[in-house]
Amino acid sequence: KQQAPSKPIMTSPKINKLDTEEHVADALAAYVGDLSAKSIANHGSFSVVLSGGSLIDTMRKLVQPPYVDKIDWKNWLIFWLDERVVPLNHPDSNYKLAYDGFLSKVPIPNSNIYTIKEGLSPEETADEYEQRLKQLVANKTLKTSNATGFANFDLMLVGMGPEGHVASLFCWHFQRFEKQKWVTFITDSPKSPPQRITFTFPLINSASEIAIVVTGEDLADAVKVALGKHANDYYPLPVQKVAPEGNLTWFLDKEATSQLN
Ligand SMILES: O=C(O)[C@H](O)[C@@H](O)[C@H](O)[C@H](O)COP(=O)(O)O
Repeated sequence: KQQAPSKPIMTSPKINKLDTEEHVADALAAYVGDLSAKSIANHGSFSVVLSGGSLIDTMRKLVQPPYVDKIDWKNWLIFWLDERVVPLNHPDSNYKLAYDGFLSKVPIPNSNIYTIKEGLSPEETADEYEQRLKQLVANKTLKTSNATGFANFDLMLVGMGPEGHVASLFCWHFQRFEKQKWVTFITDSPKSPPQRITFTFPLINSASEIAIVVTGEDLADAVKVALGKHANDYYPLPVQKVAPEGNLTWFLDKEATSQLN
């Protein structure tokens, strides 16, 4: 008798409900520090994908003792889940936000920081970033997902907007349905500024670890839709499409879970 093909094993997300934003920052630093040590022991590097927004501030404990002194920063590789198509020194740049709050405070080599190329159109910026990721996979700087053939990042740190967007993948925008491209672009982002590039869901979901970091009351409605008892997949919020082949961990504070029963 023929056997049914085995289904991929989807591990259910780990949901950390913490009291305050300060507790989220502590738990996030412990989680990232632990993953950094494991990844570097396992394959010599730690590829980390950053979001913009409040995430960088919530990462603040990593640049303080004990983490700042313990982490093997020289083996970190930094990428962006989404980036605004503006010069790197522009106030809207996610690179500038990360540099000011995080990267300028730790000794990650400049050559390990993969910023967008300046001066291109949004489409060209996305294509150029995708090509660079493919080269890094080809020269084995980045791993490949055996399941999908997309790059397999060690960790993606994901923030969420009040209507459930992640990266620059928004509810009523087609980019969220992209299947082939690794990186795509948007020129009418509902969150300012309008021109951005963004990782696509197939690339996001090829990661080993994803942390969704959500704090504050304005995100409580989206958390209720994503994690509450009425959550369904009929027209899922972008955040509900985050389903990595590796592990998914939510970090939430009390305000963000205030609408959950
Ligand atoms: O470039 C961006 O705007 C971000 O990458 C975006 O996806 C962000 O992570 C969310 O909008 C959450 O932002 P907050 O954490 O500030 O709510």
